[in-house]
Order: sequence, then structure tokens, then C-alpha cells
Amino acid sequence: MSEGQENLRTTEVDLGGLVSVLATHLYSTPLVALRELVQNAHDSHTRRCLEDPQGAAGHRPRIRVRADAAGRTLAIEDTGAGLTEPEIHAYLATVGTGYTRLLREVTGNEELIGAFGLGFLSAFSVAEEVTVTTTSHREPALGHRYRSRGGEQYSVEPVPARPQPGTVVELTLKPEHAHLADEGALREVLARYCVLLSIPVHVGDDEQPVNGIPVPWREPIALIPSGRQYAARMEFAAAFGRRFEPLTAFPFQSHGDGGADSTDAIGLLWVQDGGTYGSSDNRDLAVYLRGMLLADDARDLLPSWAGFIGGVVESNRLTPTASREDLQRDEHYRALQQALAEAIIDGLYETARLHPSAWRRILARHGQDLLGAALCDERLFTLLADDVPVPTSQGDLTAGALRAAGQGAVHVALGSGGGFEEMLYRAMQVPIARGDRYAVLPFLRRYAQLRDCRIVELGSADGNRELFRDPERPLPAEELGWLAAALADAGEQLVPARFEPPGLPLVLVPDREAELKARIEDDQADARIPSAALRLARAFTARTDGTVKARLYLNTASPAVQDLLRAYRAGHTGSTTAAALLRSIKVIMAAAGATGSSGGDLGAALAGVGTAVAALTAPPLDALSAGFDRLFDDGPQNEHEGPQNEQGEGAR
Ligand SMILES: Nc1ncnc2c1ncn2[C@@H]1O[C@H](COP(=O)(O)OP(=O)(O)OP(=O)(O)O)[C@@H](O)[C@H]1O
Repeated sequence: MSEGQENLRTTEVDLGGLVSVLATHLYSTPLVALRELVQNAHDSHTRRCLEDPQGAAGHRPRIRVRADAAGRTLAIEDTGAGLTEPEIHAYLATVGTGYTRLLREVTGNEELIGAFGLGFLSAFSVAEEVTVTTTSHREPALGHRYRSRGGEQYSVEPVPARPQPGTVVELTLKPEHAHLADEGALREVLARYCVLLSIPVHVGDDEQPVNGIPVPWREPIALIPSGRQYAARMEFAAAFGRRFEPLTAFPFQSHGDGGADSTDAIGLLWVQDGGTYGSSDNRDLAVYLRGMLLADDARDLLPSWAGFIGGVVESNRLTPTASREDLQRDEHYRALQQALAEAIIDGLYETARLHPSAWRRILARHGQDLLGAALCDERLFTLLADDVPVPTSQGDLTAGALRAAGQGAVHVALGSGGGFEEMLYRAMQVPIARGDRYAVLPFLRRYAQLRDCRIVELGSADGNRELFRDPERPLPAEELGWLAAALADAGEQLVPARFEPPGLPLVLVPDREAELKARIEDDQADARIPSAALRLARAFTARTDGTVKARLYLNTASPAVQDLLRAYRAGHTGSTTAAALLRSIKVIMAAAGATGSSGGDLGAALAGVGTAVAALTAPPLDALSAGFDRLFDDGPQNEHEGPQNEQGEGAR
């Protein structure tokens, strides 16, 4: 005996406390009790097949769940192995020990579900009293009734044998769980819990079991005609999904390390139509272990970009928590995550190739999400680059169509639309992609890079250069300085340029990169943008310093601007008034919404028009005043005639 062992004491167990904690706190929902009892019934059938194959062959296995709302009772009845009296004491009434695990260890049978010897306790979380009436296949002439309130103490008494071996577990529900005694609700819950169980589960007197739909991956593939395989998958997805219609469904199988002969996980994945969605993350994955629902919402197993995917997976490699409502995050979990992402991409490829009409519906329904998904995975990008619709000023177009209509360049507006630059392109019939929409800009940048095509980003300095050509002759720095001081407000950069129409003397174009930067950088709460795409967007906006809020393009081809410069060079006193008038026009146009908002004050600008008109119309009328009437005359037909001819027009 080693030193100190004589001091060893046995840990005391407060059985009452333990039972109460396990029964009340182990599970997150009272429905789990139902699952545990159905699972026990199922295991009991498997046990019977193993121990009494002949007897089992002589009857149809069946589990029936009945509810009596008036009596507040629920009963789960099976035609399985039943229990002898010693088994009731040793297994049913011993916390932490069950026969099922022993049986699995001895026989290696993987259909047996029970493992912990705890599940039965969950009955006490919903029931005031539990009775178990059972007849073992080993002693078909005997019957026993176990009865307990609370699980801490129980009694067993002899009763007449059941007509055939099996067990019925009856629960007298606590008042707060009375709603469980509703057969309609039971059908719905059990359809999900039991969909993969091989033994039919019936509710009430129903002839049809709740788990009657064929499970596509369980059917021997050779027996399903190839034309039916896709239909069988779609039927399963439609029955399981409930909330939506599946657009396509594809099989899932992961071989793990064992190579093609072993299967770690198997199931079905599908694309949901999403017509009734309130959010874009509708990942919906149910995970089953040995046929029993383990995790109803295992969305974290799906990639974050796959908000439109639903599925069912069964795996014997995952390890459940003791409550069997969640999975241990171990290496099998991570391997499954990886395998699922690959399977979704494979499935989308398969859909594009084999089911073109489904593929078109997926693109139309999930275009925005797919744009973002394409950015998260190279293979997805390759699949989607030419097919996925991009929102544009002319409706949804593929990047290829956008490029063709833009004479080899894709045009994208960085702002929220309606800006001056966009207006001009619309006049030229060039579609503009909506760069403010989720993932559009990074997607088109990637597209342009990989497909070697030009991208014109309207609102950026580079993009604007396409619209606003350089002036014929650069303006002297001194004149530029005067113009900037006279026309530009804070945050605006004056840019001399030539653009259409010449009747427009100047236009203010907000810097969309600065706008985008502001939006992306404080858009923490936008849960719609998957983090990978947001990181990309932020990496881009970090390059923009954001100090230039807008560019003020001054049209050197405009007669009004030419007259202004001529007057300034001649030292004409009217040039300051004329410049003030142009500045007012700029602010008013910006406020009217065509060009976004200016840093200028609208009230002061409106007053400025009056001041300028008063100054220009005050006698003597000089040559310049006539020139300014043209400011309001837009249109290329307004030929520039030179100051010497303008005296007469000024009197108009
Ligand atoms: N309907 C039933 N028919 C026959 N035996 C049953 C039935 N329900 C329970 N048992 C017996 O009681 C034991 C304990 O059941 P319990 O649900 O507590 O644990 P388990 O099913 O073995 O494991 P787990 O906690 O993982 O569910 C089972 O192993 C089984 O031997």
C-alpha cells in the first residue's frame, strides 16, 4: 500500500441533487426527452434483433407515440427486447449505466445509439411521474411495472405480461410541459428527429410513419434508376426543409483518412430558394449520429459564405456532448467542415453542368451572396465569374455583358448611384455596375484582373479621367490659384478639364472612394458582409486617404469659362462677380442632387445669384454681363461667339 492510501475516502454522491441537475439542466429543450425515449425504443429493437433474431423476424418492429392532451400524458411504445426485473434495477434505474453500450462493445453493432446511461433521466425533466411497463423477450410470460416520481426513488411491481415483448413508457407531464401532449406538434418534431431511423415511428393511430420518406443515400444506389436519383434527392430536401423549396440537391460523402473505401460522413446538401428570408445567413444543417438527430442547427459546419445551403449529414466519427445536442470541436469536426465546403462547390459545379434551369434560378435568387462567395474561394470564382449577375444601371448583367457593352471595359460606380458621372454614361448607353452593393466592386476588380480587362471606377480620380479629358492647354499656376480660391469650397479640388456638354461650365463630383471608405470603415454592424469580403474591402479603402471629398471639374471648353478667364486676364472688375455666380451655380446644382452635396452654403449661393445679377445689370452694362446669360444655356449648339459680339445678346 503506497503512502497516503489509507487516507483515501469515497466521494459521497447526493443522488437527489445529481438526478435533479441531470434531469433539469442537461438538456436545452424539453423535446430532448422525447428524443431520448424514442432512441431507447429504437435501441431496444436493435437489441432484440441481435439477441433473438428468430423472434424479431416474426413481427413487424414499430414505435408508436401517443398523446392524451386531456389526461396530460404521453406514451412511447415499442416492440423491442423489453427488460427483465434485474435489468430494470441494473440499467434503467442505475444512473450512468446502460445495457446498450455494453451490447455495442460486445457486438460492434453501430446501429445502437445509447452510450451514457443518462438519457432515460430526461423523462423526469418533463414528467411528474414515469411508469415503464415491460415484458422481456427472455421471459415473455412476465410483466413488470417500474414507477417513479422524480427519479430518485422507484418501485417495481409485477403486472400481467404484455401481449408481445416490448415496453411502454408513460409520462404524466408537468403542467408547464402540457403542450407536449399534442399529436400535431409531435408529428412535426418526430419527423425531424426520426427521419433517419430505420424502424417506423407512428404518432397516435396514424397508419403512415413520420419517418416514411426514403433517405436517398440509404437506398442501394443500384436499385434507383439514374433518372430518379435527382428526383429522390429533391423530394427528401423538400420534405426535410419545410420552410422553402429546394432549388437543387446534391449528395455529400466524406471519406476521411481511410480512402475511398471508408465513409466518415454522408448525407445530402441543397440550395434553398430563400423566398421568405429575413436575413442572408440561412445556413441550415442537421447532424445525425447513428440515425438520431444530434445537432439541429450545426450551421458552423458550413462555410460562412454558404448562407443559402441546407443539408443533413450523418457521421459516426463526430463526438457528441453528454446532452447530445452539440458536437465536440475535434479534428473530425474540422475535417467535416472542410469536406462540406468542397462538396458544396462540387455540387454547384454539378448543378451548372447538369441542371441549367436550376442553375439559372440559383443565380437569379442568390446572385448577391454568390458574388461574395466567389471572393472567398478560387474555384467558386472560376465557376461564377461568367455567370453570376451583377446589379447595374441597366438591371442585372453578367460581367461579360457589362464588358461588351462598355467597349471592353467594365464600368462601376463607387457611389450609391445618380451622380453626374453616371448620368453621362447613361446618356452614352453604357451600363454601370452598382459598386455600392455588397461584393460588387471587389468582384469586378478580381474579374478585371483575371480576365485582363479594363475597369473604370466612376467617382475615383482614375475613373473620372475617362469622362473629363485634360484641357487643351494647361492653365498657368497663377490662374489656377485664382480659380480655386474663387470657385472651390473646403475639401474640393479644382480640376481643369474638357467635357460634354460645353454649355456646362463646371461640375462637382464627390470622391466616391472617400465616401466608400467612410462607409466601409464604420460599417461594423453590417452583418451581411462576410468577414472575408469585408477584409478585402477594408484593405482597399485603407489605401484612400479621404482628404479630397470632391473634385470640381472646370470645363475649359465652355464659353462661359473662356469668357471668365479672358476677363480675369484683362483685369476686368466683373470677373470676381462672374466667378461668384459660377460658384453659386455649383452649389445649387450639387444641392439639387445631380452631383452629390457641395461643401458650399446653399443659402449663401442663392443670395449670391441675386448679388451677381444686380452687379452685372447695374449700368453701365459691360460686355461680360451678356456672356453670363449663357451660363444657363446648356447644349452644344451654343456656339461661342467671342466677347465683341455679345453686347446685343446681353440685352435679351
Ligand atoms: N424502451 C426500452 N426498452 C428496453 N430497454 C430500455 C428501454 N429504455 C431504456 N432501456 C434500458 O435502460 C438503459 C438506460 O437507458 P438510458 O436512456 O438512461 O441510457 P442509454 O440509452 O444506455 O444511454 P444514453 O444516455 O446515451 O441514452 C438502456 O441502456 C437500456 O438497457
